[in-house]
Amino acid sequence: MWSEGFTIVGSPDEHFRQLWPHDYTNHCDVIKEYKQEMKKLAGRLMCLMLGSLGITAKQDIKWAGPKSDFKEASAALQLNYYPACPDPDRAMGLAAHTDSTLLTILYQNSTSGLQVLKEGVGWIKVPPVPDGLVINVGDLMHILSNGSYPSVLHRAMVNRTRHRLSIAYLYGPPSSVKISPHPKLVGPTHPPLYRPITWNEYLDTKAKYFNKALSWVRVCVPLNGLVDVNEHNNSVKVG
Ligand SMILES: O=C(O)CCC(=O)C(=O)O
Ligand SMILES: [Fe+2]
Repeated sequence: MWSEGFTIVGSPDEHFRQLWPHDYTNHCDVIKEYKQEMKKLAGRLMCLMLGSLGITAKQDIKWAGPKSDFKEASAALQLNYYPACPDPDRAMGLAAHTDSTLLTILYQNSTSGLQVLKEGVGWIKVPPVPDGLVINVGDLMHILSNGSYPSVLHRAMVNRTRHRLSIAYLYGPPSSVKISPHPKLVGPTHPPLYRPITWNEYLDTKAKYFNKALSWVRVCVPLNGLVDVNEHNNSVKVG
């Protein structure tokens, strides 16, 4: 892979003290503020997306909390750097993968590189929009929505002359919460397609089975012919 990644789980203090021993507090403040804002946005997106399926966060999702702000949610920040690459056709920034999250909020700098797979069409470029963020649906949202919000297979390409940066806010449930197809979305004609699983359990499954992880969590064949995007033979990688 033609990239470098740095994952910040929890507070950035310790990581950044090591990187910039004499001047880390400013960097930490920026990251903390960014995470705070992303958490608010992610909570809002959760309410909107679930609302569109007839699920009210306040009543129907216990861990959303009394204010339905998903205060107990967990998150990590993934910083990606893709140096300019002399032979971009023979290198890949990040291999095709789905994220193991509920949602990922992605910032990209002004260099394009992100592509998503559109069923029946192929790889589509997602060029950066100034001040815009990309929202990727992750595997846990796929499970929670019983396949109504399919997770998106995506990859990052590299550029011959320009470097590229992206920041992925990886958003998921509290560690003790098991995610399963929401009861409001299942019934006699809509069986639950996935078994309950925590974020950590899912990350372990992903590490073992890569893009087949969602299929490993599946309990029965969909009646409506839905196919996991993960079942494509595109290769590996996290999220
Ligand atoms: O750099 C990008 O556009 C994609 C990053 C990504 O998919 C990830 O960090 O999971
Ligand atoms: Fe990703």
